[in-house]
Amino acid sequence: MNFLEIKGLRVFYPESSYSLNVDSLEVKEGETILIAGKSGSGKSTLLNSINGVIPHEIEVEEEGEVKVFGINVRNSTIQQIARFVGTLLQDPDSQIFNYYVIEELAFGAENLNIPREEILYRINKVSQIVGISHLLNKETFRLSGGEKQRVVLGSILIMNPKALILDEPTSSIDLKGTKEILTTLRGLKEKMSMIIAEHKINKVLEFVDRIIILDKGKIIYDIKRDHVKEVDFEDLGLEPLRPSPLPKKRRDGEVILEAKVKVTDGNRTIVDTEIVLRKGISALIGDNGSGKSTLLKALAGILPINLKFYGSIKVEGKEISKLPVEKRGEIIAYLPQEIDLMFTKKTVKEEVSYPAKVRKKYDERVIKELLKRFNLPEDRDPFLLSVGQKRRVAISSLLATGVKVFLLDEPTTGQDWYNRKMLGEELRSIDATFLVVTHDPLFVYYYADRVYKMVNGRVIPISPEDVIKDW
Ligand SMILES: Nc1ncnc2c1ncn2[C@@H]1O[C@H](COP(=O)(O)OP(=O)(O)OP(=O)(O)O)[C@@H](O)[C@H]1O
Ligand SMILES: Nc1ncnc2c1ncn2[C@@H]1O[C@H](COP(=O)(O)OP(=O)(O)OP(=O)(O)O)[C@@H](O)[C@H]1O
Repeated sequence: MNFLEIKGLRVFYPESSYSLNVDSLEVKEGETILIAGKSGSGKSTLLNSINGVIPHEIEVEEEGEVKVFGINVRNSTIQQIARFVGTLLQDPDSQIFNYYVIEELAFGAENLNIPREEILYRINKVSQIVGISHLLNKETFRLSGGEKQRVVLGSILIMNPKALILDEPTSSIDLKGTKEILTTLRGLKEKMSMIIAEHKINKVLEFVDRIIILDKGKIIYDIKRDHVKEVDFEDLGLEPLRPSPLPKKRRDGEVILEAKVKVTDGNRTIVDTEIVLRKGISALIGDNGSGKSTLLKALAGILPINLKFYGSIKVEGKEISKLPVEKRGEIIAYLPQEIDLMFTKKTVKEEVSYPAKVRKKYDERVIKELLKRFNLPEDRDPFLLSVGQKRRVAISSLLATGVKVFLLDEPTTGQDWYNRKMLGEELRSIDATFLVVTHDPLFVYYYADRVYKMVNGRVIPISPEDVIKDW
């Protein structure tokens, strides 16, 4: 039996000119497929049409037929489909419902009426597979982004699905974790069918059977892995299979920020480090949970209330750590990982303009330029964009403020290579200081002037060339 059969599928979103058009697509049981395509090309729309989120949860107009293991998706419920097909979404927060990690893992299995002993056995096994055995008794809302993604993958595997749909499964996972998760998926390949949307093409290529490339809602390539050389990925705006050897010249700007930061939750010290930022782009890499986001939040002055800050933060020699948040916001701007939380406006243009207006820095020309550079539809509702587009809205709104220091928490997540290059070029052209948290070695190699690695809450300098070594 085929895992997937699609015939004449058309999906239209209301108030959007976008449509997904798939005349025919079959995936055999046991096959592993990579879906690639630029941001906004329709990867998530296609995956959601397979797991039933479309048409059951997202309002669309739809034609054609999607069958999963012979079952018509339109005539089933999401729960019926989820018994066979587990889905990992891009945003792990939307898939976590329980207070403790162990409850989250047990949750799905309990709904399937699996006996308690079997559940405990599976929790043990799955947590080893996804590397979360040490987190079982932790509160889910205190996990780092990458830890959450692993927990969600664990909560899916525990239900023993016949197929997996993975929408950028490693987008917020550290380099070591990405390797581990991909090795895990490679190991699962023998047991189940898989469809993976991923921007890190060369890492996934090692174990997929087929590659499908989407462009503007249509399948433009559907090829076996052996034929991959026929595709010029970079030409399509996608990550090249090999980085070219010539990155930009690294610049040595003047010192702008000097800080000593210690953050504790009362029991544990999460960050304890000194950091110096020079003008230009500093990248901050490091394992999930090592303290990168916490450092950024401490510098921006927006730590959660249970965390305490000790230390000093000087920008151009002036202490800013005691300034009220609005005053600090005139000097430092912060892009959080959870970008949806920031959106308050009805159109992309209003959203991008808003932080600049608040700071009385609004300049129509700058806004127009940013919208153009980042490929953003100015009249659309920001909530209804693809994940990559949303992130670019948030980045543009921050850049429009023209402050001195920008702290960007994973701005490259969910972006295709074309847009990551755009971001790198844009940041390089701005005369400001950037600290960019990222799990993206290619971005670091091409665009960072300096690289820091967070190791157990302490920042250490490393060379950009080292980051790419085993990419
Ligand atoms: N709920 C929605 N309402 C209206 N338009 C939408 C909605 N969701 C997505 N779109 C639009 O449909 C197109 C395809 O989006 P989709 O999320 O499928 O792209 P994607 O390839 O997964 O992108 P990314 O790599 O950025 O996640 C985009 O133009 C997007 O703006
Ligand atoms: N409010 C909080 N209370 C207690 N512990 C927290 C809190 N926020 C984060 N932590 C813990 O602090 C550590 C550092 O988290 P942080 O989010 O800074 O990591 P990170 O390096 O940004 O990770 P990732 O790459 O996964 O985003 C983690 O172990 C996390 O579980």
